[in-house]
Amino acid sequence: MACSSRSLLSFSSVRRSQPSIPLISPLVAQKPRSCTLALRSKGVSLICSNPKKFRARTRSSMAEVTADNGKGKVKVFDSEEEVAVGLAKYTADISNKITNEKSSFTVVLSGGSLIHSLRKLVEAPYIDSIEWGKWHVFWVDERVVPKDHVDSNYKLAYDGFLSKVPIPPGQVYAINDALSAEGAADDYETCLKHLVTNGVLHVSAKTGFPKFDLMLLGMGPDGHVASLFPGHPLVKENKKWVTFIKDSPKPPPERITFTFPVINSSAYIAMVVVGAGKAPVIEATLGKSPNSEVLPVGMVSPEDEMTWFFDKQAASKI
Ligand SMILES: O=C1O[C@H](COP(=O)(O)O)[C@@H](O)[C@H](O)[C@H]1O
Repeated sequence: MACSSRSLLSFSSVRRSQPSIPLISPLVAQKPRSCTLALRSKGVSLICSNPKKFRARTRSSMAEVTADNGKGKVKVFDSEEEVAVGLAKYTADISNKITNEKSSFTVVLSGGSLIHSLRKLVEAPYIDSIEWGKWHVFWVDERVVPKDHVDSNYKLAYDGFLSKVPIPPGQVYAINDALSAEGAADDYETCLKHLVTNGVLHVSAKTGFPKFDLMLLGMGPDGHVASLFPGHPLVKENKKWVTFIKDSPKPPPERITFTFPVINSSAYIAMVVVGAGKAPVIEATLGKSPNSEVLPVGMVSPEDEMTWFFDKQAASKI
């Protein structure tokens, strides 16, 4: 296979036996706080049905509110810790839904802070509720550096997530780090095409681009997603599946990235944004008067469902 799915040689040492699926999904088992939220920009505020009573009964439960603002579901949590729990529940729930229907579950990761926010997924009860054997893992973007380099998105994900779960090594698709940026992008696209041919990956009937089941993405403080940066011509790429950049404004400069047609052909996307430093971009994207310049994060629009995960700080201006 053209892409380098051979990279997890040491992975077998951490493989676990296949966990059973619980009768009740973690999402169903968790008692939700009965709240409705409409974003302030829509002129409606947070309403909770007897939140004091609820808090007294479930002291460890999350203070989570969910709304739909026309650009997807917006989940706001009290803290980053609670974002991580919410993200684990969401991911486990979608994994269970898809693996009940299909033999493969195609998941795309970003680098950056997203990986830290995935930490609860490798803990009970979530880790034991997931059919890891059906997971196929990809990267929405990768830095053109060796896989053991501190800047590698693969290394970040391996150390923080992949080394802790029993995904078969041949189903983890890292880039070929022996190639140039151009070569690695072409190689990764060829890899995706092979996976379409052998039925692991499906193509969107609407767009003809690959349709991944789930993308777990983060956003930079400038509004970039993947390695698609504000004002960069790559944002408009509409033919390639995977492309490369040699002048990334954020180091390292050489990277490969999925293009917007691929990102937006996904079934589900979770956009995970935490911290006050990202609040202005969230305001510019989801607030009352969105910026006239649409930032890359504002161009994300999957085929089936978009869900935003914020802590209070990131959502403080909407
Ligand atoms: O360089 C990158 O940055 C973004 C955002 O990272 P964050 O640490 O601000 O969350 C990340 O999504 C992307 O994958 C990565 O290559």
